[in-house]
Amino acid sequence: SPSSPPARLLEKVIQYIDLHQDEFVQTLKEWVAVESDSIQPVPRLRQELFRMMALAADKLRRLGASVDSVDGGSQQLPNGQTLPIPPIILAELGNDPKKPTVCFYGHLDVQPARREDGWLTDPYTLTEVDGKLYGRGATDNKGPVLAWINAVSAFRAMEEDLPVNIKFIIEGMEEAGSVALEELVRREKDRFFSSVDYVVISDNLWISRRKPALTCGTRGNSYFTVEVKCRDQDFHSGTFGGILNEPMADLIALLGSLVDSSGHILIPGIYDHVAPLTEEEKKMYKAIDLDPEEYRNSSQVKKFLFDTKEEILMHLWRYPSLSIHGIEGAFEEPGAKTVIPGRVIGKFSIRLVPHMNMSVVETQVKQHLEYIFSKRNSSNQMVVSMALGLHPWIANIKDNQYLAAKRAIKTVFGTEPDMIRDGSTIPIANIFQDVIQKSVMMLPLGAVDDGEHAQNEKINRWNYIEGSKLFAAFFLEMAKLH
Ligand SMILES: Cn1cncc1C[C@H](NC(=O)CCN)C(=O)O
Ligand SMILES: [Zn+2]
Ligand SMILES: [Zn+2]
Repeated sequence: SPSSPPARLLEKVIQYIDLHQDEFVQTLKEWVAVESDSIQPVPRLRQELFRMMALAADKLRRLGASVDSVDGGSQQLPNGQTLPIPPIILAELGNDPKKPTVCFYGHLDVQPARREDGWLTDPYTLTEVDGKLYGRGATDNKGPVLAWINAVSAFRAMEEDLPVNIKFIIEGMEEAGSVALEELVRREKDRFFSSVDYVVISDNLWISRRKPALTCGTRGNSYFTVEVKCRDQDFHSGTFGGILNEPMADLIALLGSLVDSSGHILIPGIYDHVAPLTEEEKKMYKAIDLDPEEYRNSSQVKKFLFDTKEEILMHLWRYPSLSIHGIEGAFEEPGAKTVIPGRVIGKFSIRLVPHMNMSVVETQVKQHLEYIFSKRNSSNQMVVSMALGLHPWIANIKDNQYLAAKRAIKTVFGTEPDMIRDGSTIPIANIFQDVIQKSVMMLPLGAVDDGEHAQNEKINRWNYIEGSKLFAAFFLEMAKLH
């Protein structure tokens, strides 16, 4: 009932969050000011990452949590250099055996950003314009991590008992492939994670600008390299052009054989195991709040491959897609150099969906490329490898935490969430699900136009503050269900 103790408590918490929202924005500003870029492997930025993790550890300690900053070891770079990996934070607040334990995963490293890339404001100075908080990491993922902390801090500040036991696992290498994280999770399976009942990740976006969402699945990814080599050195096209099988010509033919202009993947058998579409699923796409024209316009794209909402969502979420990413060794600088690259590496990946089989996909890709290559009768060497194999993730939406999150969304936003999937991959979700065998939920806070990884990344003040309330409401709903 609306006047039950948890409801009154939630009202107080919500009021507290509203009253302190400028402080919460100020903390986000301090965190965004740290250039915690994990992608560019340079010592100065690694220092920034260490500073970021120390700042977070300090914040959690002041919240009353016990904090363990686990040494991440070091990262071996392809050039032989080594760089230190920032510590992974394991923290906990409360261990009442009568309460459920909810563990929040987040990351505090960010994608690179430079003002010259086309930012309208300094990427590392959180700047508010019309209720939008612009800054690198604002939505991916510093804002959501702080929203969880804000929710906890509201209970603490009012000296209210926390409804759930809280744990944190916060890393600083997500954008670089979560180096060292899987090993830590395996190592801590029977220690830190033994008391964890639920894992919450808030590292993706809604499909709408205003309507909240719950994420029930993500695609996986199989990432391939195809190397074509004549010799290790480049050639001059004046002295060798005309008498060689050129590696670039082979590679372009290979890459050109992968997908047609309607987006259909041409690798034989690749669609064989894709889950058949059900009527129930079709209904799910209909219910989602997405205006395809608005989405297309705001993406500044003239035409998508598909026009209807349902087709767009299905091709982002439940069908595989193949993307060509780049060519190492290709001559890509401006100017008219007359080079024949001697060795080139093409890179492409296939987003995987249920129930595709990783090793079957690997074999199909290799056989297809070998067939195309053999037809060319080229004297070059071709080597295909699968560099990454990340499985799709499917939530168990019957879990209590999905019910609690739905109720919390209804309370804070006054609406049912869009039940969405995500076209990209959060590899750690499967590791939590498979290795520690705990229920995983993705509860995003950011709006569809937040621009993760892009110029002018932002989080709306509204999303950040209502998101903090949502997490607080979620704690109370979890406690009620326990
Ligand atoms: C590194 N990598 C290679 N294959 C897949 C990935 C993960 C990457 N993850 C994200 O972008 C998180 C989005 N919130 C992606 O899906 O591309
Ligand atoms: Zn992220
Ligand atoms: Zn990211």
